[in-house]
This record gives sequence, C-alpha cells and structure tokens, in this order.
Amino acid sequence: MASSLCDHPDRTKTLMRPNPSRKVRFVAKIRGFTGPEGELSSEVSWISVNKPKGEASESVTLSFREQEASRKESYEVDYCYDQYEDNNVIFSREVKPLIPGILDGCNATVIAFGARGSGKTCLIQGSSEKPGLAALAMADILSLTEKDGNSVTISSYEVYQDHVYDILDPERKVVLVQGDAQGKIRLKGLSQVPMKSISEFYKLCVTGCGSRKPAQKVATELPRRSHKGLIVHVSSPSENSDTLHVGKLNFVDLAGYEDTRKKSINGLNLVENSKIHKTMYAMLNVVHALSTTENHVPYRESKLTHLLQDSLGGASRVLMVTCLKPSFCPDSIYMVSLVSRSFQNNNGAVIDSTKKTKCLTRSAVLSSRKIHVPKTISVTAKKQTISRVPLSDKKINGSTASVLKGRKLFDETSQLTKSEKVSAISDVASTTETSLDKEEMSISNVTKATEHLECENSLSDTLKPTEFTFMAEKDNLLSDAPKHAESTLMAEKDVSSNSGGHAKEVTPSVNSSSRNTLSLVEVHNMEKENKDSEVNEEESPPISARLQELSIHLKSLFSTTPLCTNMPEESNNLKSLCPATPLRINMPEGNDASSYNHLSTNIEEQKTPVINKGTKDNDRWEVGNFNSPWETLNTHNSEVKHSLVQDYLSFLNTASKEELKRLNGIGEKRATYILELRDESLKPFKNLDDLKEIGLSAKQIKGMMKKEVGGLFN
Ligand SMILES: Nc1ncnc2c1ncn2[C@@H]1O[C@H](COP(=O)(O)OP(=O)(O)OP(=O)(O)O)[C@@H](O)[C@H]1O
Repeated sequence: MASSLCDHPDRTKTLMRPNPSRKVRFVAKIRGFTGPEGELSSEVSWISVNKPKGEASESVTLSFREQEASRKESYEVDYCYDQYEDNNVIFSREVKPLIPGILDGCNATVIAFGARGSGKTCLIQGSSEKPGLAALAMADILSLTEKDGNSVTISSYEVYQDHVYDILDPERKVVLVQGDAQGKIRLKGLSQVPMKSISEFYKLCVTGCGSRKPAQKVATELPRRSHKGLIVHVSSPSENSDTLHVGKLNFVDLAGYEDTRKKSINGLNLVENSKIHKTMYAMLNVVHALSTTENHVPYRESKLTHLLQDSLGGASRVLMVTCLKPSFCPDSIYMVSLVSRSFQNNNGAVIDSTKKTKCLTRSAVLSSRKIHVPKTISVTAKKQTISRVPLSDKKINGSTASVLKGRKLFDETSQLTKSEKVSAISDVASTTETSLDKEEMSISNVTKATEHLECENSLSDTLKPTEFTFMAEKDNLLSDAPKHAESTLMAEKDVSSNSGGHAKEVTPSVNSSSRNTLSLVEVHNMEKENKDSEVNEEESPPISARLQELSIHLKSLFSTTPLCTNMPEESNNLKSLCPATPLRINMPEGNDASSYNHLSTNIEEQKTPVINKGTKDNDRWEVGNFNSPWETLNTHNSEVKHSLVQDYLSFLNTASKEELKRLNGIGEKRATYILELRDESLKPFKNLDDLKEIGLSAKQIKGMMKKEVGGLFN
C-alpha cells in the first residue's frame, strides 16, 4: 500500500513501535520544500513509500519514479518520515526512547546522512523556532536531570579531512582520539561545557537561526565541508556505588554527499570530497558490521568512526537517518541505496560486552529480528551482494556467504567517482614535483587508483556488462552498465587531456587495457616495493645511521667523481649501514660512459630491474631509463626525499623515548605521547599526515625535515 505523503502528521499512535532489541535503526526523512521548490510543487512526487502493512508495517520500501524503468528498484528501510512530519515527531518516536538509557550510563548515536542540502543540519541542529533533534533531546535530558541532580555537559567537534577540531574552543584546537584496549575512547583536548539550561544550549549551538531563515551551521561554521558532531555527556551516580555513570548521546551531521562527476571542481575540493566520502563509507561499514553482528567492526577506518567507537559498539544504540530531498536528486537515490544495503540482514541486537548491566536489562534480551526483504529488492540485493565480492575470494572460499562476513561493504576506492579517479591519476603524473605532503597524498592516491582500475579492468574482462555492480554499482544506480563503460572511457580521455600526455603511462584504454593497466600496476608495485623494502623495524638502525647513509647518497649526487666507479662493491660500507634496504651497486663494465650515466643507471634499489643499455629488455623499463643528468638528479632527489620521510616515520614508530627527544621539535611531552600512541597501535605513523596526531603542522614537519637534512652537511 503506497501511502499518501499528506497523511495526518500525528501518526505516532498508529505506528509500529521501534523494536527495542535492535541495535541499529535505519530511517529516512523527506525534507520539506524550501521557498522556490515549494512554489513549483507542494507534493513529493518522485519518491514513493510502500508500507506493506500500512502504518503498522515493520519496514517500508522506497522507490524513485524518475529512475529509468529498467533500473527501477526499491530500497528497504525501517521507516520513512514524510515532508510534513517535523523534528518533534522524529524525536518522540526515535530519539526520546534512547534517553533513559543515556541516564543509566549507556551511549547512543544519531547520524544524519544524505545528499548535499537534504536537510541534515535542520534535522540535527534546527533553529530556535524549529528545534532540531539535538535541542529537543537536550531539553528532555535537562528536565530529567534537574530532578535528580545529574550533571550535563556538551562537547562539539568537526571532522575535516580526517582531523578532529574542537568547535567549542575559540582556537579550534586539534583533538586527539585515543582508545584503550577495552575500546574506551578518550578525546584529548576536547572541551566539555556544562549545560544548565536549554537557553545556554541554544546560545552556544543554535544561535542565529531565524524563523524563515535556513538553519545556520552553528555560530562556529566554517566555509568548508566537514562532518560535525555534538556529544551530550550525562553523569549520574550509580545506585550501588560511589562511581558515576557517564552516558553519551551523540549527534552526527555528516557532510552532504555530492557526486563530483556533476561538477568541475578544483583539486582541493576533490580531495575534500574524497575524504568526506571516505569517512561516509567508513561509517557505513561500521554500521553494517554492527547491524549484522560481524566479529570485526572497522572503527579505525576513519577518525570519526574511531572517535565514536564507544558510542556505536557495545550496548550503544544507533539511529541512522537518511535525509532525502523532496525534488529529484540522483545523489539521494544513491544514499538510500547505501543505507538500504546496510539494512539488509540487519539482525544486530544490542549486545553488551561491557559491564553496563543496567543497560542490558533495559534494552531487552537478545533477539534476532525476522528479516523481511520484500520481493522487489531481494533479487537485486542478492545480485549486488554477490557481484561485489572479489572473484578471487569467491574462488577461495567457495561460498559467498562466508566471504560476506568481515568484508568491507563500502570501499572508498571502489566508490571513487570518475573525477576522483582522474584526480588520482593526474597526481601520478605530477608526483615528482610535489611537496612532501602532496607527495604523500599522491602516493596514496596512486595506490587507490591502481587498485580501483585494476579491479575494474579485470572485472570488465570477466563480467558481462550487466554484472558491473562490484565496481560500478553507483553508476549502475543512475545509468546502465554499458553507459558506465562508456563513461569510464570518457574519464580516461579526460585523464590524457588533463595530464598533458603523461597519463598515457597510467591510463587504461579498452583495446590495450592490460598493457596500460600494467603500467599502473608498475607504479603501484614500485610503491609497494618501497614499502616492502622499508626498514625492518626491529632491526632498524638509529635514524642517525640512516641519515648518514642518505647524506652519503646525497653527497654522491653532487659529487663530480662517481662514488662507485673507483670502489669494489665489497668495500662500499653503505650496505652495512642499511641492512634492511641494501643498495646494490653494479660496477660499470666499461669506462667510457659518462660519470652521470654510471651513477644514474647503476645505483638501484634491490628489485629494481637492471637497465642494460642495448639489450632487448631495455624497452620494458623505459620508466627508469633516464638520459638527462637533470632528470637523473631530480629522480634521485625525489627518491631520497621519500626515503628520508619513510625513515623518519619508521624512527617515530620504533625509537625509544630518549632517542625521540633527540629530534628537533620533540620534547618530553610529545615523546611520551608518541609512546602512548604506539601502545595503541603498532605503527601509528604511516605517513606525514599522521604526525598531525602529535600536534605537528605540515609546516613544522617540513621545517624539521629540512633541519635534519641540513644538519647532514654541517
Ligand atoms: N524540513 C524542512 N522544511 C523546509 N525546508 C527545509 C527543511 N529542512 C531543510 N530545509 C532547507 O533545505 C536547505 C538545506 O538544509 P540543510 O542545510 O539542513 O541541509 P544539509 O543537508 O545540512 O546541507 P549540507 O549537505 O550542505 O550540509 C536549507 O535551505 C533549509 O532551510
């Protein structure tokens, strides 16, 4: 039975109550019309909500009329709130029931998710006239805590490009996310402001919202797209002891999803966008793992999910609200499809693995929800799920079901839009001239692009066009598979035109995909080799020895007499200085070649193919066949730079406290903190960006690296 969207708003009495044993609840909310939209239409006509058992339905399906007939699908969610159901209705039905648990020391998280401009901020934050879910919850919590003297504080943060910033701090300091072995999360540096009245809350978090004005994004709004979160901490004394229960109610306003193919956006926005998507997919992976009770929940895939770990896992409850635009919006269809995929097999019950017994009793016994997947969706869902499993996995495990457990449902690399791929590939072309941090970024992009294109090519070879769903599901939602193939080619063309021909090296084409993919794979393998040949951490010599070696290497580049020509290999002590990454120095066979050529072609890292001019293998390794001394010098410099960065990171991952303190910029406090981070993760520093975790800015890092290198020539 398809409902009319104009049903009476107050339907809460007739609605099926949310199942209290469910850990994650997925609902949708159709945004109301804004002024200009409303003038054109007053009724949402493109979304149809199907309620199999009327208002008492346990779940509903959504379908979109503007979808091409051939692609028409329906997506299942627990419930869909229409455009006339305001935040009060959603609050009383979805959020209010979570509050008693918060007062008992349990945690809950409400996540708004959707396309750009779909009403997430109005839903979570709202305005003083139309309070959002956070303000409504705050009022409720304050009225309850007033009576029993519990204390309430709030924190607010922003996650921008995978870094957390304190919104309530005027300087917006970086917040460090630390987790202990029990999964308890500590947010170091995040302010907590006591809340005594709802007016204080409005002043701090909702100011500036007028009646007809769109809700403004908090007084602290920045002109950048980021995920925002609010934490309401409620401390209450426990019944039988002197300890305090601290329950947390989290509200997360995820940055809006935007398909970058629609727009020509600049590099920075592309990076911003891809980071936003990465966090979004990480969140969906976590929610999916929780709702299907998988053993491994990938909290560490993003800062936001790590930050929310103890408010998503354990006895915590999660509410995912997908906000939908009332007028046609392909991005909204995509968002619903993602959430609906998480919803399938959503039998996750609230499991308390911690000590919060009170929560267990309140939140009902474990029970498996009977999975109800309507016929309209099951076929598609099955097809999608199967086709998304890597072929190799299918072969290994023999059964799809076993593969599904523990895999990532949403993979940012597989979800990269073509523009993002283009950006990643362009990055490959310009790697050598980028700065240190850009270099780090391009390296990770190369890997992503490589993996993505590799898979895409291998699948396109293996699968029929209609089975493209593994890599191109998103495109499938909006267009047919052949169109996807066509658009991939378009993207490839874009790449070659954008990168001034360099991209030829890395861009697959239909007729010679394997050859060109190989080039990409080569780039990937080169990166991998670099990683493989990273210093074995246990045996790693102190950084001073590695720096010394690099210094020799650097000096050799500037030396007019090649280091290797007059020395037998055995006497070269570089090898002993760097046992994990030995340099193989091939002696030139003749003495007629120029010094530069000796140097450039004969000093190679192990595993790098030997360039043997004049042999038939020569052509295969054009990439490394440098002719100009200038190119040679640049290449070596870039290698040295990369190597130095790796050594530096390796040092931070392994050195003792005293050794750490010998580095510029690292004092007692930072060294202690580094050791703490190492307790949590074996290798906390994987790239220069990770150093922001210890409060070092990109500029400081560069300065430190310069000092280290400069010191070598003193
Ligand atoms: N229930 C509603 N009724 C009418 N208009 C609404 C409603 N909710 C949101 N809007 C309007 O829609 C627009 C977008 O709203 P909002 O800023 O909340 O979206 P958003 O999803 O948070 O956007 P972004 O993705 O950019 O963060 C605003 O102009 C807002 O006033």
